Amino acid sequence: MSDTSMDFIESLCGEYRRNNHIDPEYYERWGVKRGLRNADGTGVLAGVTQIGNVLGYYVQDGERYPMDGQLIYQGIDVRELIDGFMTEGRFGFEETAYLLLLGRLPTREQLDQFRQMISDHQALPPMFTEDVILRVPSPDVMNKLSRSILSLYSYDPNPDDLSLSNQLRQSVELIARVPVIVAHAFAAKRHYYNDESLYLHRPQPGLGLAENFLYSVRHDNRYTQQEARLLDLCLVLHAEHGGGNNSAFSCRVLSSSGTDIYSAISASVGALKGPRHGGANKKVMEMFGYLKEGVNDWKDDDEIAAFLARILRREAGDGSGLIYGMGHAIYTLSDPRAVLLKRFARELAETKGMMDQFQLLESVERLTPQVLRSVRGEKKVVCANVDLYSGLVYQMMGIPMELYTPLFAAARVAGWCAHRIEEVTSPANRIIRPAYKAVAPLRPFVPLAQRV
Ligand SMILES: CC(=O)SCCNC(=O)CCNC(=O)[C@H](O)C(C)(C)COP(=O)(O)OP(=O)(O)OC[C@H]1O[C@@H](n2cnc3c(N)ncnc32)[C@H](O)[C@@H]1OP(=O)(O)O
Ligand SMILES: O=C([O-])CC(=O)C(=O)O
Repeated sequence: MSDTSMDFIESLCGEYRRNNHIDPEYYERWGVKRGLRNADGTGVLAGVTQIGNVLGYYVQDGERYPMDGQLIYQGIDVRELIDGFMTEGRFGFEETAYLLLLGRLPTREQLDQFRQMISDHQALPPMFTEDVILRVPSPDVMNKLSRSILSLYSYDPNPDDLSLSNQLRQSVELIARVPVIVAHAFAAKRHYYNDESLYLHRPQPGLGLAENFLYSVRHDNRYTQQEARLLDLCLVLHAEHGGGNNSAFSCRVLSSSGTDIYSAISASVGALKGPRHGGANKKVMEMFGYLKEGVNDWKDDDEIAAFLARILRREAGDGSGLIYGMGHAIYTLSDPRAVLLKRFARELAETKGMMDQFQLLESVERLTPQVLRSVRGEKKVVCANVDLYSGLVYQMMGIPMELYTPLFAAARVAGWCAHRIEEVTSPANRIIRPAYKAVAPLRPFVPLAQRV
């Protein structure tokens, strides 16, 4: 845009601010449930689901009490699910996707068939990479992913059919293809924005989703079984989080209008990209970079706490005032995913000689609640969320930062598809349409010649 146009835009900002201020007092006056939260911080009840359940507190005599977090997929505690497939020496992501979509653990035969079906559908449609990914590359893999999912509509012979079988077919294709789109979008980003060589690997038949992902993003296709199993666990941990999280709810909002699956899932990707949602995993590592530079003695709690206080005062970090990876809408004492990821991070750090980094991040977890209390007067119990340790785990596995949030999407697409199908097939389905209190006073139209 030209300088003149930008000057005009700057002047329009003043115009906008003069005409569009909404008094924060209105929210109280009209009883607005900001962020769709009730006065006690619980979420406004917006639906019924059997796909996922997130427990972070209990209510007794109308009071909310903190508790250790629990994450349930279709009635099964995610920790039990993980223990189950690990004890039996299997990869777990495909099994988890089956559970989320179909509502029951698969039999051996069903699992074999489901895995085969995912493997058979990983290849992208002919010329898709050339026409959709390489022709208009993006510096941001999440942005490219969202646009690519929307483009899949054009390659689907039956995109608008809302029948169950068609949507299951579309869901399986999406779960299979998202990791491949991510790998190719990342290759394009490296090539066009970082001046690196372009390599595009085709998914290999017979490999599971986690293995294929590592195979595709590494230029030499090499990975260890230990890495693939750890990535598979991370995918399972990120696959679902109830109907109310921002990206699943976006999916449900769009789906309630009767729109196609590609529109709904691409919107979810857009929501997940946000730094207050899944985008926080990348932001944590950026913040960690500032912290490592800004703190001289990584063992000095006072120095670390002072730096965290500067982040909250917007004097350090990205200026948002947020300590990424900390806090959650539901969890209070602990996020079960963060507990597991922390364990993986510690184990990897020990083997890679990176305990100093692990301990610095652990100090962020330990010190943030007291810093939030002293700087903001925040009384809510705050714990580490899933995004605090995932980036460090990925970094120690040699996975580049640009892929952290896309990996989250590659896992969560299973949960989104399950919510999409539940929303569309539910007999109680109704278009989601909350209210906004309009506060602009009515005024007459002024003819152009009379305006000042
Ligand atoms: C996959 C996921 O989406 S997990 C979440 C990933 N996001 C992050 O890590 C970003 C940092 N954390 C946050 O922004 C928040 O804790 C969220 C978005 C996760 C939850 O938000 P909410 O449910 O609104 O949090 P909550 O009700 O506990 O917030 C209370 C207050 O504490 C503040 N707060 C909560 N966590 C943080 C934090 N990590 N850093 C700074 N302030 C925080 C909130 O901004 C809010 O302040 P306000 O009352 O002045 O608006
Ligand atoms: O539940 C939420 O609000 C956010 C979250 O942790 C997730 O979606 O994984």
